[in-house]
Amino acid sequence: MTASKRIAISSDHADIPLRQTIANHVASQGWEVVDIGPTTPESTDYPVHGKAAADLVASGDCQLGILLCGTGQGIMMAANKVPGIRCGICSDTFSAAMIRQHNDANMLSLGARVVGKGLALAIVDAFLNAEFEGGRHATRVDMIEPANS
Ligand SMILES: O=C(CO)[C@H](O)[C@H](O)COP(=O)(O)O
Repeated sequence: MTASKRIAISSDHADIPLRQTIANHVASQGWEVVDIGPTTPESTDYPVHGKAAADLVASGDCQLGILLCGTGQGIMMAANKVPGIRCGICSDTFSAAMIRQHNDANMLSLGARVVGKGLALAIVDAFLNAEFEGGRHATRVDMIEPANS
């Protein structure tokens, strides 16, 4: 295990068991998982958890991040407010690979009330196993940052 394989994982209360399943799955693939919770099922606020995980990725402490909330939408919106974060929401494996290959996404968001466990794990695998293609896509990704637009 190397420092280059650290991944932040967070969620709101929508499906903590699914988040823990994903964390275990990712850890079994050699990633050092920084699971920043929450651990109890009380209702909580997705912007807090999205920003906390995004900060770990934006700072370089973690290379990638995975987020979950009920739809995946709100926590993705919160993460994408952090400069340097490119978080995509996926409900299919094709999109999960493409957000890495073309968009150099550094975070994946999942809708815990949208996808089941099997699909969620397949989406995570597609995201983690894909690589950014660079080239014309790098030019476009550079244009996303407000300072470059
Ligand atoms: O999907 C979400 C945000 O995009 C949240 O998980 C959802 O809004 C939480 O709803 P509730 O408080 O009714 O459990």
